Amino acid sequence: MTGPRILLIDDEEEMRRSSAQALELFGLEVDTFASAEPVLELIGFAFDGVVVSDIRMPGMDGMTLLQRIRDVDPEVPVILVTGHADVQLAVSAMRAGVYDFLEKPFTAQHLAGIIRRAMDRRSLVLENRRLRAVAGKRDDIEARLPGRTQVMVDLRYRLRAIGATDADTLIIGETGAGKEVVARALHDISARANRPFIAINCAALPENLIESELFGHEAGAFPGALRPRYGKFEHGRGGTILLDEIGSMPFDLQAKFLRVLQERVITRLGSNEPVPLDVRFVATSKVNLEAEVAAGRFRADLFYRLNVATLHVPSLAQRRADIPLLFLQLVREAAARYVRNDVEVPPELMTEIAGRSWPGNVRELRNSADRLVLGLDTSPEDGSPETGPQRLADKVAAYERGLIATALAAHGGSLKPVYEQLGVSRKTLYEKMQKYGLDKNISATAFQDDL
Ligand SMILES: Nc1ncnc2c1ncn2[C@@H]1O[C@H](COP(=O)(O)OP(=O)(O)OP(=O)(O)O)[C@@H](O)[C@H]1O
Repeated sequence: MTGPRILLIDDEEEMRRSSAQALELFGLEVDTFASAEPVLELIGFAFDGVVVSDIRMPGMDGMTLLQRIRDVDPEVPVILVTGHADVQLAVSAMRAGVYDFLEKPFTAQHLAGIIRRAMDRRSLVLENRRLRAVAGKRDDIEARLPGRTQVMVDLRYRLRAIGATDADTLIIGETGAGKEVVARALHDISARANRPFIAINCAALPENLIESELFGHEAGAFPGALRPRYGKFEHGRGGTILLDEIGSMPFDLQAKFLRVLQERVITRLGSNEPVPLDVRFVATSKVNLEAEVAAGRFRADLFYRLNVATLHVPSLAQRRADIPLLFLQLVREAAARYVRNDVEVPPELMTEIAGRSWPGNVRELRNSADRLVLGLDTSPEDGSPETGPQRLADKVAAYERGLIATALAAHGGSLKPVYEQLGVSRKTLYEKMQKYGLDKNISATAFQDDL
């Protein structure tokens, strides 16, 4: 993050030069601009500074600039300057949330005083946001990512360190290890905590719609685009965007996404006008992206750009000592969810759980905890058929899982025919796959015990 900045905009060169010089005499360093447009690109939720702008300018005027800045972050102080005593304008500016409104002529000392107060105020806002985000979240991280093994201690340490920055982050880990949990924790401890968190599953976006889903479009950008629409990137303004399974992003799109990462602007489909984008990107991958790069499926430049702040989420195999405690916690959570308070974990079961291999990681462990609480066999999904008495809901769930697994296997990894065949929405299918720990590439033999 950069230090405090003063951005001064005036279309008259002489005014810019003399104001900047005068403010420097008061110890204030100023960046000057002849128009408002480039300033917008510098404004973000983490912007640490103040904007001073003339009102009347060709191109974007000061009032529009004020509104555009307030769309990004209403707490960036904007000071407007006018050469014409105009009460109506002053009232509109106050209503629009201007920090202060100055009429020429004024002394540099007067302006410097206002700027200093505005800078103090901005620092306070940023500090408050940071404290609010961190306070109460420290213990929360341990609760969300429990574990006493060194790999988990390291993960929490790095998570907090990266959470205090605004760096784009890559999260690597096996399926079900908790990458999304880590991404949410990162958002919640960051200065962006009270802004949106948008999760996008790159593997789930239909290829023909992916660009308009992410970038949005103008009316008429393609047949059926009747109205302009924000894309998911713009919906995340000020917040965090999680790109789940970045390795599945189509190759062509990777180049466009790299440009977004580097230039922090997006261009909606059907438009030529780039729009500034203030978000933090977090990407996850369960595959080794270096191997994907070597195989020519993932762009090397995008990989290097992403691989700066990296978090490795350990698999359960890398932290076996955490399994018993984690299992007990998941059983407690499941008991609360299913409103059961009579659940016990027999010691023999605990020994068995601790010794078993968990290729599906925490997700699989959590499914076993759920099954225990529901009175079902705790074997992994591909284990022995269920025995003993079952509640109707459990039988229905097992049947539903079987139907989805069959349909998935029949369509070899492509989801559209699956949700169409089952008559559910894409979202519902995803939720159910998640719930039952099913992968779209399930093989026909992996689930035969379920039916
Ligand atoms: N440390 C943890 N404590 C409790 N639950 C966890 C933990 N880590 C993950 N989970 C649970 O395990 C499941 C899988 O987690 P998550 O979706 O974050 O994994 P993932 O690594 O993103 O998986 P995938 O790569 O398959 O999308 C979720 O239900 C999540 O709530």
